Amino acid sequence: MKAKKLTGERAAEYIKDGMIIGLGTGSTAYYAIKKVGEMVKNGLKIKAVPTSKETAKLAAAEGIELVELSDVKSLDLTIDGADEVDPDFNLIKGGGGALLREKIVASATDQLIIVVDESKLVEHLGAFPLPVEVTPFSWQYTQQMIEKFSCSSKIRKENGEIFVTDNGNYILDCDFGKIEDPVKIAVELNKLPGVVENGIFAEMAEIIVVGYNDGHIEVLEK
Ligand SMILES: O=C[C@H](O)[C@H](O)[C@H](O)COP(=O)(O)O
Repeated sequence: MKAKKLTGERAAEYIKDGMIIGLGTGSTAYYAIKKVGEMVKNGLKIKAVPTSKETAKLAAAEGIELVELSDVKSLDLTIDGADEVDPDFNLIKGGGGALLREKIVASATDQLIIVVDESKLVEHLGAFPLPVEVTPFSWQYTQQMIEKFSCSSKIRKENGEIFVTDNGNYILDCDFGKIEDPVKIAVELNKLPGVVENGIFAEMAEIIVVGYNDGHIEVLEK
């Protein structure tokens, strides 16, 4: 928890007056949002696009002015968490189910800053099952198509019920084992009918802020 707090707070230092920022989702982005809230209370003037309903609620409670993505031309920077980060800055995201909005916001942002604790750094993506957002209409059919890529998958559940994303879709958590070519898998998955988006964020992150349990922080830049 200490590492998550440190990294979230460190990333918030990139935010300057007048910026339009994206706010990520999850337990690490949480600390960045709390810090931004504190900065806003101290006079920082920014506008923010949230990546989930949960983040919108938290940011609003912190007094951060929220805007719709459609109201802005682009975003200056976005701070978000990740489930895995490889040495090329490829990511797996979506452990919290927010991958679709997160990927849209990440693609609209000039600079994507990822905040993680050291446990998220991996040599190869894939130990964390890849979240794939799919339409409820065809989820079993889409699951069969995805499993042709030699993976096993599970429909995500919460409290015994199928988990529903902010966009009204379902998530298939797909175990590919070691993902050798993240860019290829990401492109191929999105070609399948019924796949809305997948959790591989390839070639998007520019800065990774890593928090270590001993209290130090490392900033990795592309
Ligand atoms: O859907 C959720 C997001 O992609 C999160 O940023 C990701 O799961 C990391 O979350 P946490 O910081 O809670 O580990």
